[in-house]
Amino acid sequence: MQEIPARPIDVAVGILMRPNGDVLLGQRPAGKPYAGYWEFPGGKVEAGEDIFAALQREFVEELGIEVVGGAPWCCVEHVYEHAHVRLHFYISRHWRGEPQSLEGQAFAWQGTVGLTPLLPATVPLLAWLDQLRHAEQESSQPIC
Ligand SMILES: Nc1nc2c([nH]c(=O)n2[C@H]2C[C@H](O)[C@@H](COP(=O)(O)OP(=O)(O)OP(=O)(O)O)O2)c(=O)[nH]1
Repeated sequence: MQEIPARPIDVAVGILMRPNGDVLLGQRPAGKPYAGYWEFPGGKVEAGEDIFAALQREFVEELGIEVVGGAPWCCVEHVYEHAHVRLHFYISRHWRGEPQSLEGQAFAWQGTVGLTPLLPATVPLLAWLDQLRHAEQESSQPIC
């Protein structure tokens, strides 16, 4: 049996949000654990790398876009059979360029997210995103 390290691996994850509240999801490509599952784009933070810098690097590598700004939103830890991860989710409303499928992955803009299957650690985020959208509609301005 594979041994899972106690110390988590940091992962930078970006939720790109359009003015209408739609968010961008990608489908994990073949060859990765949980291939075919939907996720928010991102990837592992490299040694010595700042989390937001890792997020910017991953978006250039995976989707060819430059994330200009983002706000840290929430942090979730999850132990998979393949890894113990600590996911740092950012919400970004400012980027340059149009997403392209540079790693052959499918991607989709979604309002209320209806894609399945979704990576298990990401599932709770959907309800939190709906709450955020609702609170923003009430106040008529972005909360983060
Ligand atoms: N990007 C992303 N990763 C997530 C999400 N939810 C979730 O549990 N993860 C997990 C899956 C993986 O174990 C880990 C991300 O690692 P990864 O293998 O995709 O990262 P990477 O792109 O740096 O991959 P590689 O270079 O090592 O192939 O985080 C999510 O919403 N987005």
